[in-house]
Amino acid sequence: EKVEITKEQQALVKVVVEAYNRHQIPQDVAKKLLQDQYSAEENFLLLTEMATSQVQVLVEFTKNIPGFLSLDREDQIALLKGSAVEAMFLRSAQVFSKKMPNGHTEVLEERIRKSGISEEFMTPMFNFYKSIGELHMVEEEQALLTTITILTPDRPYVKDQQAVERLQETILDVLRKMCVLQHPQDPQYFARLLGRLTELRTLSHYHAEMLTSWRVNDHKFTPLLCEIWDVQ
Ligand SMILES: CC(C)c1onc(-c2c(Cl)cccc2Cl)c1COc1ccc2cc(-c3cccc(C(=O)O)c3)sc2c1
Repeated sequence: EKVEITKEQQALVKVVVEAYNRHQIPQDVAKKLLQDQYSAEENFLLLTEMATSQVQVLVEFTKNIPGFLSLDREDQIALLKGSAVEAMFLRSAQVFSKKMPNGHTEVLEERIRKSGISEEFMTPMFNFYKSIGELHMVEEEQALLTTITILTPDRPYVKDQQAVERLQETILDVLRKMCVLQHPQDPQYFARLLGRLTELRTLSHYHAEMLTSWRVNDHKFTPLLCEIWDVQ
């Protein structure tokens, strides 16, 4: 049957993509990645600053997701806490895959590889970055996939899961249609996008262990990261 994106779905995508593009890490913060200190401590501090800035960007972005602010306030917090790491894996993956012009890609990889993260997490992490890069997602797909990740109903402590599910379904439906229209030669493309969400869940579990090993080595996080990751 003919797949068609309705007028209201087009409006929804426009709102989400504009918000996604508007809320980015400020360039002066991102540029810090290029400064020349490369000690493990310096890398950890820089990545902490990037993550903190990214969480602030994420909070602002979620306010523009249609329906998000009508959710129960505590559920809004539960969704943010539950999806922050996954949204940041997606964001940092986009930095790798879009081959940032000013050499951020190599520098970011270098800093992540030398920031006290144990070897066992490097392989799944960089496999994920590679698998995202291979999808060559357009910005609408990136924005909608991040939104779908945020609107995951079964995060811990979410009370009204149905309300979140309804919002997520709306986004899933328009992303599915867009994938069919954008990738007619690859009917599996939408399924492959959703497969990345499963990979994100696994990475999120690895990340909890990364946090523990950093803390054991007495690494300090910012108050915002402590709050969103329930540490310290
Ligand atoms: C606290 C810190 C040590 C940490 O703990 N776990 C992780 C993590 C790591 Cl390692 C990997 C994945 C996810 C997480 Cl959460 C991190 C660092 O997380 C981040 C989070 C977002 C971004 C965005 C960037 C970025 C660069 C250039 C340009 C742009 C841009 O948006 O233009 C963004 S770098 C960056 C680093």
